[in-house]
Amino acid sequence: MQSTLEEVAARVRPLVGQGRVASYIPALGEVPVDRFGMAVATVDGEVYGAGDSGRPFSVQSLSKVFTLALAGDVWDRVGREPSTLAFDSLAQLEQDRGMPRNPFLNAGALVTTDRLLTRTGDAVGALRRFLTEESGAPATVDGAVAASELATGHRNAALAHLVAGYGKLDNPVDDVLDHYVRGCAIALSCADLARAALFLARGGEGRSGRVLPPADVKRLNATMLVCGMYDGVGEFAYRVGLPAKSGVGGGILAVVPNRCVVCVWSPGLDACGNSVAGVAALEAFTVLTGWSVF
Ligand SMILES: NC(=O)CC[C@H](N)C(=O)O
Repeated sequence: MQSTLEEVAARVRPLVGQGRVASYIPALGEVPVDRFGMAVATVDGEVYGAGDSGRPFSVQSLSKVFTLALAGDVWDRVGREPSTLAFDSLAQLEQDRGMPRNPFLNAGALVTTDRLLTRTGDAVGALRRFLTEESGAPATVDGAVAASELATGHRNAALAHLVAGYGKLDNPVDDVLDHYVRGCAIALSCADLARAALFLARGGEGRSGRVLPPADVKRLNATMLVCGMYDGVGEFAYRVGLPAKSGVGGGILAVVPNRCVVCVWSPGLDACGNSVAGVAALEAFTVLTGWSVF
């Protein structure tokens, strides 16, 4: 596995630095575009890494996977169909009459964050506790990234108000936004994230016990497969063939059921907000190993 990761890193090196960092969140715009890290956590507990696999980065939308896992039943308020417009599209939400199309769009994650807030009283606290326990590393919120997004996140505020206008939030809009943004601003490394997501490859069994029943893990992985890469999901399924979730910090989490979780990070993004080198690395990984869900 270690030599496979080294080979993947060598193959994608020419792509590292391509794409654009997510400068719409000013603090993320300062991250050097030429970083690349990759880690694999296997179901039997081994962790392999290449490049910057131990360097924390902003998890951003990778948090949406964990929020969904912890929020309980959300399907009365959010769909599970792929989107055709951008992850922060107001038009998509309006077209869907306030029922976000899936839990990985920003609007959908505001709904799942609201549920988690109702369920626990502290959504970001629940996320941090879970991530810390499962990864073994302290999951802390990067205050500068959170403040930067809160100060400039007018689209998310608009989405939250629109969802609330459709009667689909139980908590005050500002509380939901605050928990959502701080959850996105958690910083962890590829190795930490691959460990924390292992329950997705192990039928719901986490490091400190059962996280979800196997049937719910099947559903979560299926939702990632069709919605996790936003409007780039078809191209990603074709090239990689794994359930995955991307974030604008440049991270991608991918699940190989019953084998491993792969986390890759490189901050240069394509037009859909997915890491250019990250997608290429996962493609190379599945080609070299022959692993996919197909
Ligand atoms: N795709 C993403 O990672 C988006 C997350 C980011 N915090 C936002 O709301 O815009």
